[in-house]
Amino acid sequence: MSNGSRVIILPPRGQRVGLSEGGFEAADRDLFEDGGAVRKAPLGGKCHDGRSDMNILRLLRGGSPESRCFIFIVTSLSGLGNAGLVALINHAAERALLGQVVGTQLLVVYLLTLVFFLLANRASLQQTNRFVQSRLEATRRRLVAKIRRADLRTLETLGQSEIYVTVAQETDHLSQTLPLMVGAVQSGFLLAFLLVYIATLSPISFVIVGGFIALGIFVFIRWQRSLSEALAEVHHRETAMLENLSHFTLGFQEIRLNADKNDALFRHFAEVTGQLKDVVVGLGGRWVTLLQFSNAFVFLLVGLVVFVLPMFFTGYTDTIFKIVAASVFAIGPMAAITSVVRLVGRAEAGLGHIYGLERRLDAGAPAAVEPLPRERSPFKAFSTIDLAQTTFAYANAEGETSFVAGPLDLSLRRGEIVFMTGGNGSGKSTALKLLCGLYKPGGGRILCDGVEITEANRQEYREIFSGIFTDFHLFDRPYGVEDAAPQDVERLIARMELADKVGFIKGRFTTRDLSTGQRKRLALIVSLLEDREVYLFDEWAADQDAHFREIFYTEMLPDFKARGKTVVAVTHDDRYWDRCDRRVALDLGMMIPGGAV
Ligand SMILES: Nc1ncnc2c1ncn2[C@@H]1O[C@H](COP(=O)(O)OP(=O)(O)OP(=O)(O)O)[C@@H](O)[C@H]1O
Repeated sequence: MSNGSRVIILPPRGQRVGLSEGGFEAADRDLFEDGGAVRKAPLGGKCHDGRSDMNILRLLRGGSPESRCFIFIVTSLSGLGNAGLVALINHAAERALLGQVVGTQLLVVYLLTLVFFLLANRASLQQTNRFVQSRLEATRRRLVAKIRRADLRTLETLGQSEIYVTVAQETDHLSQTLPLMVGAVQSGFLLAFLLVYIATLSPISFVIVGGFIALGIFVFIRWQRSLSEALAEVHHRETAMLENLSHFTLGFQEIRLNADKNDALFRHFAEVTGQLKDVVVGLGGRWVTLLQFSNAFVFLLVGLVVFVLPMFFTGYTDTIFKIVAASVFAIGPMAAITSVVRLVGRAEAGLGHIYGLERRLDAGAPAAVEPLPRERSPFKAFSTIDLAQTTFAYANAEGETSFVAGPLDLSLRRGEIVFMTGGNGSGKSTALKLLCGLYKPGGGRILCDGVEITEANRQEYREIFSGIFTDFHLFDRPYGVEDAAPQDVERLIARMELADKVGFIKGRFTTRDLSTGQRKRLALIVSLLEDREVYLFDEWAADQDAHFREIFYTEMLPDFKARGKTVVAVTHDDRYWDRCDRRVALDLGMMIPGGAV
Protein backbone atom coordinates (compact mmCIF):
# COMPACT_ATOMS: atom_id res chain seq x y z
CA MET A 1 0.00 0.00 0.00
CA SER A 2 1.28 3.46 -0.78
CA ASN A 3 1.52 6.38 1.60
CA GLY A 4 -1.31 7.98 -0.27
CA SER A 5 -3.84 5.48 1.02
CA ARG A 6 -2.77 5.75 4.64
CA VAL A 7 -5.08 7.18 7.26
CA ILE A 8 -3.27 10.19 8.64
CA ILE A 9 -4.25 12.39 11.58
CA LEU A 10 -1.03 14.34 11.79
CA PRO A 11 1.25 15.32 8.97
CA PRO A 12 4.38 13.15 8.78
CA ARG A 13 7.35 14.16 10.91
CA GLY A 14 9.76 16.60 9.34
CA GLN A 15 7.19 17.74 6.83
CA ARG A 16 8.12 21.02 5.25
CA VAL A 17 5.98 24.08 5.81
CA GLY A 18 4.86 25.77 2.61
CA LEU A 19 5.61 29.41 1.98
CA SER A 20 3.77 31.28 -0.68
CA GLU A 21 5.86 32.39 -3.61
CA GLY A 22 5.88 35.96 -2.44
CA GLY A 23 7.00 34.70 0.96
CA PHE A 24 4.85 36.93 3.14
CA GLU A 25 1.36 38.14 2.48
CA ALA A 26 -0.93 40.85 3.67
CA ALA A 27 -2.55 38.38 6.07
CA ASP A 28 0.70 38.46 8.02
CA ARG A 29 -0.20 41.93 9.18
CA ASP A 30 -2.15 40.22 11.97
CA LEU A 31 1.23 39.08 13.25
CA PHE A 32 1.70 42.47 14.70
CA GLU A 33 -1.83 43.45 15.60
CA ASP A 34 -1.00 43.15 19.27
CA GLY A 35 1.53 45.88 18.75
CA GLY A 36 4.60 43.96 17.64
CA ALA A 37 5.99 40.57 18.46
CA VAL A 38 4.02 38.76 21.09
CA ARG A 39 5.03 39.74 24.56
CA LYS A 40 6.20 37.03 26.87
CA ALA A 41 3.33 35.75 28.96
CA PRO A 42 3.97 32.35 30.44
CA LEU A 43 1.27 30.28 32.00
CA GLY A 44 -0.27 32.20 34.80
CA GLY A 45 0.04 35.38 32.82
CA LYS A 46 3.35 37.01 33.76
CA CYS A 47 4.66 39.15 30.96
CA HIS A 48 8.36 39.35 30.21
CA ASP A 49 8.35 42.92 31.42
CA GLY A 50 7.32 41.63 34.81
CA ARG A 51 3.76 42.95 34.63
CA SER A 52 1.07 40.56 35.76
CA ASP A 53 -1.50 40.23 33.02
CA MET A 54 -4.45 37.98 32.35
CA ASN A 55 -4.17 36.14 29.05
CA ILE A 56 -7.91 36.55 28.43
CA LEU A 57 -7.68 40.32 28.81
CA ARG A 58 -4.70 40.32 26.49
CA LEU A 59 -6.70 38.43 23.88
CA LEU A 60 -9.63 40.79 24.20
CA ARG A 61 -7.46 43.92 24.19
CA GLY A 62 -6.68 43.31 20.53
CA GLY A 63 -9.31 43.94 17.85
CA SER A 64 -11.05 47.15 17.00
CA PRO A 65 -11.59 49.65 19.85
CA GLU A 66 -15.00 50.51 18.32
CA SER A 67 -16.20 46.92 18.79
CA ARG A 68 -14.95 46.84 22.37
CA CYS A 69 -16.61 50.18 23.04
CA PHE A 70 -19.91 49.00 21.51
CA ILE A 71 -19.82 45.79 23.56
CA PHE A 72 -19.10 47.76 26.71
CA ILE A 73 -22.05 50.05 26.05
CA VAL A 74 -24.60 47.33 25.21
CA THR A 75 -23.42 45.12 28.06
CA SER A 76 -23.72 48.05 30.48
CA LEU A 77 -27.18 48.80 29.09
CA SER A 78 -28.12 45.16 29.50
CA GLY A 79 -26.90 45.23 33.10
CA LEU A 80 -28.78 48.51 33.62
CA GLY A 81 -31.96 46.97 32.22
CA ASN A 82 -31.50 43.96 34.47
CA ALA A 83 -30.94 46.18 37.49
CA GLY A 84 -33.97 48.26 36.49
CA LEU A 85 -36.11 45.12 36.46
CA VAL A 86 -34.85 44.17 39.91
CA ALA A 87 -35.51 47.68 41.22
CA LEU A 88 -39.05 47.65 39.76
CA ILE A 89 -39.82 44.24 41.26
CA ASN A 90 -38.48 45.46 44.55
CA HIS A 91 -40.55 48.61 44.33
CA ALA A 92 -43.74 46.71 43.40
CA ALA A 93 -43.19 44.18 46.19
CA GLU A 94 -42.64 46.98 48.67
CA ARG A 95 -45.89 48.69 47.61
CA ALA A 96 -47.77 45.39 47.87
CA LEU A 97 -46.26 44.84 51.31
CA LEU A 98 -47.39 48.26 52.48
CA GLY A 99 -50.89 47.59 51.10
CA GLN A 100 -50.59 50.19 48.29
CA VAL A 101 -51.89 49.73 44.71
CA VAL A 102 -49.19 48.53 42.30
CA GLY A 103 -50.95 49.93 39.24
CA THR A 104 -50.81 49.30 35.48
CA GLN A 105 -48.41 52.19 34.99
CA LEU A 106 -45.74 50.31 36.87
CA LEU A 107 -46.56 47.18 34.87
CA VAL A 108 -46.08 49.08 31.58
CA VAL A 109 -42.76 50.51 32.80
CA TYR A 110 -41.78 47.00 33.85
CA LEU A 111 -42.64 45.54 30.40
CA LEU A 112 -40.82 48.32 28.58
CA THR A 113 -37.76 47.77 30.78
CA LEU A 114 -37.98 44.06 29.99
CA VAL A 115 -38.01 44.77 26.23
CA PHE A 116 -35.08 47.15 26.66
CA PHE A 117 -33.18 44.53 28.67
CA LEU A 118 -33.85 41.78 26.12
CA LEU A 119 -32.72 43.93 23.20
CA ALA A 120 -29.54 45.09 24.95
CA ASN A 121 -28.85 41.58 26.21
CA ARG A 122 -29.22 40.10 22.74
CA ALA A 123 -26.94 42.72 21.19
CA SER A 124 -24.40 42.19 23.94
CA LEU A 125 -24.33 38.38 23.61
CA GLN A 126 -24.18 38.44 19.82
CA GLN A 127 -21.55 41.14 19.56
CA THR A 128 -19.37 39.60 22.23
CA ASN A 129 -19.55 36.21 20.57
CA ARG A 130 -18.65 37.77 17.22
CA PHE A 131 -15.81 39.72 18.81
CA VAL A 132 -14.40 36.70 20.68
CA GLN A 133 -14.60 34.47 17.59
CA SER A 134 -12.85 37.03 15.40
CA ARG A 135 -10.11 37.46 18.05
CA LEU A 136 -9.62 33.70 18.11
CA GLU A 137 -9.61 33.51 14.34
CA ALA A 138 -6.97 36.25 14.24
CA THR A 139 -4.95 34.35 16.85
CA ARG A 140 -5.18 31.14 14.82
CA ARG A 141 -4.12 32.99 11.68
CA ARG A 142 -1.29 34.73 13.53
CA LEU A 143 -0.03 31.39 14.85
CA VAL A 144 -0.10 29.76 11.43
CA ALA A 145 1.53 32.85 9.90
CA LYS A 146 4.35 32.43 12.41
CA ILE A 147 4.58 28.72 11.75
CA ARG A 148 4.81 29.19 8.00
CA ARG A 149 7.66 31.66 8.29
CA ALA A 150 9.43 29.80 11.09
CA ASP A 151 12.86 28.32 10.89
CA LEU A 152 12.81 24.63 9.87
CA ARG A 153 14.84 23.62 12.93
CA THR A 154 12.42 25.42 15.26
CA LEU A 155 9.56 23.50 13.75
CA GLU A 156 11.38 20.18 13.90
CA THR A 157 12.12 20.66 17.59
CA LEU A 158 8.63 21.89 18.50
CA GLY A 159 7.03 18.67 17.30
CA GLN A 160 3.86 18.22 15.30
CA SER A 161 1.65 17.16 18.21
CA GLU A 162 2.42 20.24 20.28
CA ILE A 163 1.57 22.47 17.32
CA TYR A 164 -1.58 20.51 16.53
CA VAL A 165 -2.87 20.51 20.12
CA THR A 166 -2.20 24.22 20.52
CA VAL A 167 -3.42 25.54 17.18
CA ALA A 168 -6.40 23.25 16.71
CA GLN A 169 -7.49 21.93 20.11
CA GLU A 170 -6.81 24.90 22.39
CA THR A 171 -8.32 27.49 20.05
CA ASP A 172 -11.33 25.25 19.49
CA HIS A 173 -11.78 24.86 23.23
CA LEU A 174 -11.52 28.60 23.70
CA SER A 175 -14.05 29.28 20.98
CA GLN A 176 -16.53 27.23 22.97
CA THR A 177 -15.74 28.51 26.45
CA LEU A 178 -15.05 32.21 25.98
CA PRO A 179 -18.58 33.10 24.76
CA LEU A 180 -19.96 31.37 27.87
CA MET A 181 -18.13 33.92 29.93
CA VAL A 182 -20.16 36.73 28.41
CA GLY A 183 -23.04 35.84 30.72
CA ALA A 184 -20.71 36.14 33.67
CA VAL A 185 -19.58 39.58 32.54
CA GLN A 186 -23.21 40.68 32.29
CA SER A 187 -23.82 39.26 35.74
CA GLY A 188 -20.84 41.28 36.90
CA PHE A 189 -22.54 44.45 35.63
CA LEU A 190 -25.77 43.51 37.40
CA LEU A 191 -23.86 42.84 40.58
CA ALA A 192 -22.20 46.23 40.33
CA PHE A 193 -25.58 47.93 39.85
CA LEU A 194 -27.02 46.04 42.81
CA LEU A 195 -24.10 47.12 44.95
CA VAL A 196 -24.62 50.74 43.93
CA TYR A 197 -28.31 50.35 44.80
CA ILE A 198 -27.40 48.91 48.20
CA ALA A 199 -24.94 51.79 48.70
CA THR A 200 -27.73 54.30 48.13
CA LEU A 201 -29.82 52.54 50.78
CA SER A 202 -27.10 52.10 53.36
CA PRO A 203 -23.35 52.76 53.03
CA ILE A 204 -22.55 50.37 55.90
CA SER A 205 -24.41 47.52 54.13
CA PHE A 206 -22.54 48.35 50.95
CA VAL A 207 -19.21 48.11 52.76
CA ILE A 208 -20.13 44.78 54.40
CA VAL A 209 -21.67 43.13 51.30
CA GLY A 210 -19.15 44.67 48.88
CA GLY A 211 -16.22 43.75 51.13
CA PHE A 212 -17.45 40.18 51.41
CA ILE A 213 -17.85 39.88 47.63
CA ALA A 214 -14.39 41.41 47.05
CA LEU A 215 -12.93 38.89 49.49
CA GLY A 216 -14.63 36.05 47.63
CA ILE A 217 -13.34 37.27 44.25
CA PHE A 218 -9.83 37.58 45.67
CA VAL A 219 -9.90 33.99 46.98
CA PHE A 220 -11.26 32.75 43.62
CA ILE A 221 -8.49 34.41 41.65
CA ARG A 222 -5.79 33.03 43.98
CA TRP A 223 -7.29 29.59 43.67
CA GLN A 224 -7.45 29.85 39.91
CA ARG A 225 -3.77 30.66 39.66
CA SER A 226 -2.88 27.62 41.73
CA LEU A 227 -4.70 25.48 39.15
CA SER A 228 -2.44 26.66 36.32
CA GLU A 229 0.22 24.05 37.01
CA ALA A 230 -2.30 21.22 36.92
CA LEU A 231 -3.73 22.61 33.68
CA ALA A 232 -0.24 22.73 32.12
CA GLU A 233 0.19 19.06 33.03
CA VAL A 234 -3.13 18.26 31.31
CA HIS A 235 -1.89 20.02 28.16
CA HIS A 236 1.35 17.98 28.15
CA ARG A 237 -0.53 14.74 28.69
CA GLU A 238 -2.94 15.62 25.88
CA THR A 239 0.02 16.26 23.57
CA ALA A 240 1.57 12.92 24.56
CA MET A 241 -1.75 11.17 23.97
CA LEU A 242 -2.09 12.72 20.52
CA GLU A 243 1.48 11.79 19.64
CA ASN A 244 0.74 8.22 20.67
CA LEU A 245 -2.55 8.20 18.81
CA SER A 246 -0.75 9.23 15.62
CA HIS A 247 1.26 5.99 15.77
CA PHE A 248 -1.97 4.05 15.22
CA THR A 249 -2.64 5.87 11.96
CA LEU A 250 0.86 6.58 10.65
CA GLY A 251 2.07 3.12 11.66
CA PHE A 252 -1.17 1.32 10.85
CA GLN A 253 0.39 -1.04 8.32
CA GLU A 254 3.15 -2.05 10.71
CA ILE A 255 0.82 -2.78 13.62
CA ARG A 256 -1.65 -4.73 11.49
CA LEU A 257 1.18 -6.99 10.40
CA ASN A 258 2.45 -7.57 13.89
CA ALA A 259 0.05 -8.35 16.74
CA ASP A 260 2.77 -8.06 19.40
CA LYS A 261 3.68 -4.59 18.18
CA ASN A 262 -0.01 -3.72 18.01
CA ASP A 263 -0.60 -4.92 21.59
CA ALA A 264 2.50 -3.20 22.95
CA LEU A 265 1.51 0.08 21.29
CA PHE A 266 -2.01 -0.28 22.67
CA ARG A 267 -0.62 -0.97 26.16
CA HIS A 268 1.47 2.17 25.89
CA PHE A 269 -1.55 4.12 24.66
CA ALA A 270 -3.59 2.83 27.62
CA GLU A 271 -0.78 3.95 29.93
CA VAL A 272 -0.68 7.42 28.35
CA THR A 273 -4.48 7.87 28.39
CA GLY A 274 -4.51 6.53 31.97
CA GLN A 275 -2.02 9.22 32.96
CA LEU A 276 -4.14 11.82 31.19
CA LYS A 277 -7.22 10.58 33.03
CA ASP A 278 -5.37 10.74 36.38
CA VAL A 279 -4.30 14.34 35.93
CA VAL A 280 -7.78 15.33 34.73
CA VAL A 281 -9.35 13.55 37.73
CA GLY A 282 -6.87 15.31 40.05
CA LEU A 283 -7.79 18.61 38.47
CA GLY A 284 -11.49 17.73 38.75
CA GLY A 285 -11.01 17.21 42.50
CA ARG A 286 -9.62 20.70 42.85
CA TRP A 287 -12.47 22.09 40.79
CA VAL A 288 -15.00 20.34 43.01
CA THR A 289 -13.43 22.08 46.00
CA LEU A 290 -13.61 25.37 44.14
CA LEU A 291 -17.24 24.75 43.23
CA GLN A 292 -18.07 23.91 46.84
CA PHE A 293 -16.40 27.08 47.91
CA SER A 294 -18.49 29.07 45.45
CA ASN A 295 -21.71 27.44 46.70
CA ALA A 296 -20.73 28.05 50.31
CA PHE A 297 -19.80 31.62 49.42
CA VAL A 298 -23.23 32.37 47.96
CA PHE A 299 -25.01 31.00 51.02
CA LEU A 300 -22.62 32.75 53.37
CA LEU A 301 -23.46 36.00 51.61
CA VAL A 302 -27.18 35.35 52.03
CA GLY A 303 -26.60 34.42 55.67
CA LEU A 304 -24.65 37.61 56.17
CA VAL A 305 -27.47 39.69 54.73
CA VAL A 306 -30.35 37.86 56.38
CA PHE A 307 -28.85 37.21 59.83
CA VAL A 308 -26.02 39.67 60.39
CA LEU A 309 -27.10 42.87 58.63
CA PRO A 310 -30.43 43.24 60.55
CA MET A 311 -28.32 43.63 63.70
CA PHE A 312 -27.21 47.00 62.33
CA PHE A 313 -30.75 48.12 61.47
CA THR A 314 -32.92 47.80 64.52
CA GLY A 315 -36.06 49.71 63.70
CA TYR A 316 -35.28 50.25 59.97
CA THR A 317 -37.30 47.33 58.63
CA ASP A 318 -38.08 49.07 55.34
CA THR A 319 -34.41 49.54 54.45
CA ILE A 320 -33.36 46.10 55.59
CA PHE A 321 -36.16 44.60 53.53
CA LYS A 322 -34.86 46.34 50.39
CA ILE A 323 -31.28 45.33 51.11
CA VAL A 324 -32.24 41.71 51.68
CA ALA A 325 -34.27 41.70 48.46
CA ALA A 326 -31.38 43.25 46.48
CA SER A 327 -28.93 40.77 48.01
CA VAL A 328 -31.18 37.84 47.19
CA PHE A 329 -31.30 39.09 43.60
CA ALA A 330 -27.50 39.09 43.69
CA ILE A 331 -27.48 35.31 44.23
CA GLY A 332 -28.32 34.65 40.56
CA PRO A 333 -25.47 36.71 39.11
CA MET A 334 -23.10 35.44 41.80
CA ALA A 335 -23.95 31.85 40.89
CA ALA A 336 -23.56 32.67 37.17
CA ILE A 337 -20.13 34.15 37.81
CA THR A 338 -18.88 31.31 39.98
CA SER A 339 -20.14 28.67 37.55
CA VAL A 340 -17.85 30.02 34.81
CA VAL A 341 -14.87 30.57 37.08
CA ARG A 342 -13.74 27.06 36.19
CA LEU A 343 -13.79 28.02 32.51
CA VAL A 344 -11.74 31.12 33.18
CA GLY A 345 -8.90 28.98 34.54
CA ARG A 346 -9.08 26.60 31.60
CA ALA A 347 -9.20 29.46 29.08
CA GLU A 348 -6.31 31.22 30.83
CA ALA A 349 -4.20 28.08 30.61
CA GLY A 350 -5.19 27.44 26.97
CA LEU A 351 -4.22 30.97 26.00
CA GLY A 352 -1.02 30.54 28.02
CA HIS A 353 -0.09 27.61 25.77
CA ILE A 354 -0.95 29.58 22.65
CA TYR A 355 1.18 32.54 23.73
CA GLY A 356 3.90 30.11 24.86
CA LEU A 357 4.00 28.53 21.41
CA GLU A 358 4.16 31.98 19.84
CA ARG A 359 7.07 32.89 22.08
CA ARG A 360 8.98 29.79 21.02
CA LEU A 361 8.24 30.54 17.37
CA ASP A 362 9.31 34.15 17.86
CA ALA A 363 12.53 33.09 19.57
CA GLY A 364 13.65 31.08 16.54
CA ALA A 365 12.01 33.30 13.93
CA PRO A 366 14.06 34.92 11.25
CA ALA A 367 13.88 38.71 11.10
CA ALA A 368 10.71 39.84 9.31
CA VAL A 369 12.06 40.95 5.95
CA GLU A 370 9.86 41.58 2.95
CA PRO A 371 11.53 39.63 0.15
CA LEU A 372 11.47 40.87 -3.41
CA PRO A 373 9.01 39.13 -5.73
CA ARG A 374 10.61 36.03 -7.24
CA GLU A 375 10.84 37.56 -10.72
CA ARG A 376 12.98 40.37 -9.30
CA SER A 377 15.12 38.16 -7.06
CA PRO A 378 18.78 39.14 -7.49
CA PHE A 379 19.70 35.44 -7.42
CA LYS A 380 17.48 34.33 -10.27
CA ALA A 381 20.28 34.77 -12.82
CA PHE A 382 23.00 33.39 -10.55
CA SER A 383 26.22 31.90 -11.95
CA THR A 384 27.75 30.32 -8.85
CA ILE A 385 26.78 29.18 -5.39
CA ASP A 386 29.53 28.56 -2.84
CA LEU A 387 29.54 26.88 0.52
CA ALA A 388 32.62 28.25 2.26
CA GLN A 389 33.60 26.34 5.40
CA THR A 390 29.88 26.00 6.08
CA THR A 391 28.79 24.01 9.12
CA PHE A 392 25.53 22.93 10.65
CA ALA A 393 24.98 21.10 13.94
CA TYR A 394 21.95 19.25 15.29
CA ALA A 395 21.40 19.54 19.02
CA ASN A 396 19.32 17.14 21.10
CA ALA A 397 16.68 18.11 23.68
CA GLU A 398 19.41 18.68 26.28
CA GLY A 399 21.19 21.07 23.94
CA GLU A 400 24.06 18.66 23.28
CA THR A 401 25.38 18.48 19.73
CA SER A 402 24.37 15.17 18.17
CA PHE A 403 25.74 15.56 14.63
CA VAL A 404 27.85 18.11 12.81
CA ALA A 405 27.83 18.55 9.05
CA GLY A 406 30.89 20.29 7.65
CA PRO A 407 32.89 22.38 7.40
CA LEU A 408 31.72 22.00 3.82
CA ASP A 409 33.39 23.62 0.82
CA LEU A 410 31.40 23.26 -2.36
CA SER A 411 31.20 25.36 -5.47
CA LEU A 412 28.18 24.94 -7.69
CA ARG A 413 28.02 26.42 -11.18
CA ARG A 414 24.85 27.19 -13.08
CA GLY A 415 23.78 24.35 -15.40
CA GLU A 416 25.80 21.72 -13.54
CA ILE A 417 24.52 18.25 -12.72
CA VAL A 418 26.07 17.23 -9.40
CA PHE A 419 25.57 13.88 -7.70
CA MET A 420 25.91 13.64 -3.93
CA THR A 421 26.82 10.23 -2.58
CA GLY A 422 27.64 8.76 0.81
CA GLY A 423 26.52 6.18 3.34
CA ASN A 424 23.43 6.39 5.51
CA GLY A 425 23.66 9.20 8.03
CA SER A 426 26.67 10.75 6.30
CA GLY A 427 24.85 14.09 6.12
CA LYS A 428 23.62 14.27 2.51
CA SER A 429 20.07 15.45 3.31
CA THR A 430 21.45 17.88 5.88
CA ALA A 431 23.84 19.27 3.26
CA LEU A 432 20.96 19.76 0.81
CA LYS A 433 18.88 21.62 3.42
CA LEU A 434 21.87 23.75 4.25
CA LEU A 435 22.59 24.45 0.59
CA CYS A 436 19.08 25.73 -0.14
CA GLY A 437 18.83 27.87 2.99
CA LEU A 438 16.32 25.73 4.89
CA TYR A 439 18.93 25.33 7.64
CA LYS A 440 20.95 28.35 8.70
CA PRO A 441 24.71 27.73 8.81
CA GLY A 442 26.13 27.52 12.32
CA GLY A 443 29.50 28.57 10.92
CA GLY A 444 31.04 29.55 7.60
CA ARG A 445 29.16 31.21 4.78
CA ILE A 446 26.91 30.57 1.81
CA LEU A 447 27.59 32.86 -1.15
CA CYS A 448 25.59 33.32 -4.32
CA ASP A 449 27.59 35.13 -6.97
CA GLY A 450 29.82 36.31 -4.14
CA VAL A 451 26.89 37.79 -2.15
CA GLU A 452 26.67 36.35 1.33
CA ILE A 453 23.32 34.84 2.27
CA THR A 454 22.02 36.46 5.44
CA GLU A 455 18.68 36.95 7.18
CA ALA A 456 18.01 39.86 4.84
CA ASN A 457 18.17 37.86 1.60
CA ARG A 458 17.69 34.24 2.67
CA GLN A 459 14.10 33.98 1.42
CA GLU A 460 15.04 35.47 -1.96
CA TYR A 461 17.84 32.91 -2.13
CA ARG A 462 15.53 30.02 -1.19
CA GLU A 463 13.24 30.97 -4.06
CA ILE A 464 15.72 29.74 -6.67
CA PHE A 465 15.41 26.17 -5.36
CA SER A 466 12.88 23.44 -5.76
CA GLY A 467 13.46 20.31 -3.73
CA ILE A 468 12.01 16.84 -3.47
CA PHE A 469 13.27 15.53 -0.16
CA THR A 470 12.96 11.99 1.15
CA ASP A 471 10.18 13.14 3.50
CA PHE A 472 8.49 15.20 0.78
CA HIS A 473 4.86 16.18 1.07
CA LEU A 474 2.39 16.08 -1.77
CA PHE A 475 -0.08 18.93 -1.35
CA ASP A 476 -3.72 18.53 -2.29
CA ARG A 477 -3.17 20.98 -5.17
CA PRO A 478 -0.10 22.56 -6.75
CA TYR A 479 -0.27 25.68 -4.56
CA GLY A 480 1.39 28.65 -6.20
CA VAL A 481 1.02 27.21 -9.69
CA GLU A 482 -2.68 26.27 -9.69
CA ASP A 483 -3.16 28.51 -12.73
CA ALA A 484 -0.72 26.48 -14.84
CA ALA A 485 -2.05 25.79 -18.35
CA PRO A 486 -3.91 22.45 -18.16
CA GLN A 487 -2.35 21.27 -21.43
CA ASP A 488 1.17 21.83 -19.95
CA VAL A 489 0.26 19.86 -16.87
CA GLU A 490 -1.34 17.08 -18.94
CA ARG A 491 1.82 16.94 -21.07
CA LEU A 492 3.97 16.52 -17.94
CA ILE A 493 1.57 13.91 -16.56
CA ALA A 494 1.94 11.98 -19.81
CA ARG A 495 5.71 12.34 -19.70
CA MET A 496 5.75 10.91 -16.17
CA GLU A 497 3.62 8.05 -17.52
CA LEU A 498 0.78 8.81 -15.13
CA ALA A 499 -1.88 9.66 -17.70
CA ASP A 500 -3.93 6.57 -16.88
CA LYS A 501 -3.84 7.43 -13.17
CA VAL A 502 -4.02 11.18 -12.68
CA GLY A 503 -5.80 14.08 -14.31
CA PHE A 504 -5.62 17.84 -13.71
CA ILE A 505 -9.02 19.43 -13.26
CA LYS A 506 -9.83 22.88 -11.88
CA GLY A 507 -6.31 23.52 -10.66
CA ARG A 508 -5.86 20.24 -8.80
CA PHE A 509 -4.75 16.71 -9.46
CA THR A 510 -7.61 14.24 -9.48
CA THR A 511 -5.90 11.89 -7.02
CA ARG A 512 -2.91 11.48 -4.74
CA ASP A 513 -3.66 7.82 -4.02
CA LEU A 514 -0.65 6.48 -5.84
CA SER A 515 2.38 4.30 -5.23
CA THR A 516 5.42 5.95 -3.62
CA GLY A 517 7.28 6.08 -6.95
CA GLN A 518 4.22 7.58 -8.66
CA ARG A 519 3.77 10.13 -5.88
CA LYS A 520 7.38 11.16 -6.40
CA ARG A 521 6.68 11.59 -10.11
CA LEU A 522 3.70 13.77 -9.25
CA ALA A 523 5.94 15.80 -6.91
CA LEU A 524 8.38 16.18 -9.81
CA ILE A 525 5.58 17.49 -12.03
CA VAL A 526 4.83 20.18 -9.43
CA SER A 527 8.53 20.91 -9.16
CA LEU A 528 8.80 21.34 -12.93
CA LEU A 529 5.76 23.61 -12.96
CA GLU A 530 7.43 25.78 -10.33
CA ASP A 531 10.30 26.25 -12.78
CA ARG A 532 13.13 27.08 -10.38
CA GLU A 533 16.79 27.49 -11.15
CA VAL A 534 18.21 24.75 -8.93
CA TYR A 535 16.65 21.32 -8.42
CA LEU A 536 17.45 19.24 -5.35
CA PHE A 537 16.57 15.56 -5.51
CA ASP A 538 17.09 13.50 -2.38
CA GLU A 539 17.13 9.90 -3.63
CA TRP A 540 14.28 10.71 -6.02
CA ALA A 541 15.09 7.75 -8.26
CA ALA A 542 15.28 5.27 -5.37
CA ASP A 543 11.56 4.40 -5.58
CA GLN A 544 11.36 4.31 -9.39
CA ASP A 545 11.33 1.13 -11.45
CA ALA A 546 14.30 0.32 -13.71
CA HIS A 547 12.52 1.79 -16.71
CA PHE A 548 11.77 5.14 -15.11
CA ARG A 549 15.13 5.29 -13.39
CA GLU A 550 16.67 5.03 -16.84
CA ILE A 551 14.43 7.86 -18.08
CA PHE A 552 15.40 10.01 -15.10
CA TYR A 553 19.16 9.63 -15.54
CA THR A 554 19.40 9.49 -19.31
CA GLU A 555 16.60 11.80 -20.47
CA MET A 556 15.41 14.07 -17.72
CA LEU A 557 18.74 15.10 -16.22
CA PRO A 558 20.17 16.01 -19.67
CA ASP A 559 16.93 17.93 -20.26
CA PHE A 560 17.45 19.93 -17.07
CA LYS A 561 20.97 20.70 -18.19
CA ALA A 562 19.85 21.72 -21.67
CA ARG A 563 17.39 24.18 -20.06
CA GLY A 564 20.23 25.69 -18.01
CA LYS A 565 18.96 24.23 -14.74
CA THR A 566 21.30 23.16 -11.98
CA VAL A 567 20.68 19.80 -10.32
CA VAL A 568 22.06 18.37 -7.10
CA ALA A 569 20.88 14.79 -6.74
CA VAL A 570 21.55 12.48 -3.84
CA THR A 571 21.94 9.01 -5.32
CA HIS A 572 23.04 5.49 -4.57
CA ASP A 573 22.65 4.36 -8.23
CA ASP A 574 26.34 3.76 -8.98
CA ARG A 575 25.60 2.51 -12.49
CA TYR A 576 24.52 6.03 -13.43
CA TRP A 577 27.34 7.89 -11.73
CA ASP A 578 28.82 8.78 -15.12
CA ARG A 579 25.66 10.79 -15.87
CA CYS A 580 26.75 13.81 -13.85
CA ASP A 581 29.26 16.59 -14.34
CA ARG A 582 30.66 16.08 -10.88
CA ARG A 583 30.20 13.86 -7.89
CA VAL A 584 30.69 14.90 -4.29
CA ALA A 585 30.86 12.28 -1.57
CA LEU A 586 30.14 12.74 2.11
CA ASP A 587 31.23 10.77 5.12
CA LEU A 588 30.48 11.67 8.74
CA GLY A 589 29.24 15.05 7.61
CA MET A 590 32.49 15.89 5.78
CA MET A 591 33.21 15.95 2.06
CA ILE A 592 35.64 13.32 0.91
CA PRO A 593 38.41 14.77 -1.27
CA GLY A 594 38.25 13.51 -4.86
CA GLY A 595 34.59 12.52 -4.58
CA ALA A 596 35.32 8.86 -3.93
CA VAL A 597 33.21 7.01 -1.40
N1 LIG B 1 15.82 16.21 12.33
C1 LIG B 1 16.97 15.80 12.89
N2 LIG B 1 17.22 16.07 14.18
C2 LIG B 1 18.36 15.70 14.76
N3 LIG B 1 19.34 15.02 14.12
C3 LIG B 1 19.17 14.71 12.83
C4 LIG B 1 17.97 15.09 12.15
N4 LIG B 1 18.07 14.66 10.88
C5 LIG B 1 19.27 14.05 10.77
N5 LIG B 1 19.92 14.07 11.94
C6 LIG B 1 21.27 13.55 12.23
O1 LIG B 1 22.10 13.94 11.16
C7 LIG B 1 22.79 12.84 10.64
C8 LIG B 1 22.83 12.96 9.13
O2 LIG B 1 21.51 12.78 8.66
P1 LIG B 1 21.15 12.96 7.13
O3 LIG B 1 19.70 12.72 7.01
O4 LIG B 1 21.68 14.26 6.67
O5 LIG B 1 21.99 11.78 6.47
P2 LIG B 1 21.89 11.16 5.02
O6 LIG B 1 23.27 11.07 4.51
O7 LIG B 1 20.92 11.92 4.19
O8 LIG B 1 21.34 9.72 5.35
P3 LIG B 1 20.44 8.71 4.47
O9 LIG B 1 21.25 8.23 3.31
O10 LIG B 1 20.14 7.62 5.42
O11 LIG B 1 19.22 9.47 4.05
C9 LIG B 1 22.10 11.61 11.13
O12 LIG B 1 23.05 10.65 11.52
C10 LIG B 1 21.30 12.05 12.32
O13 LIG B 1 22.02 11.73 13.47
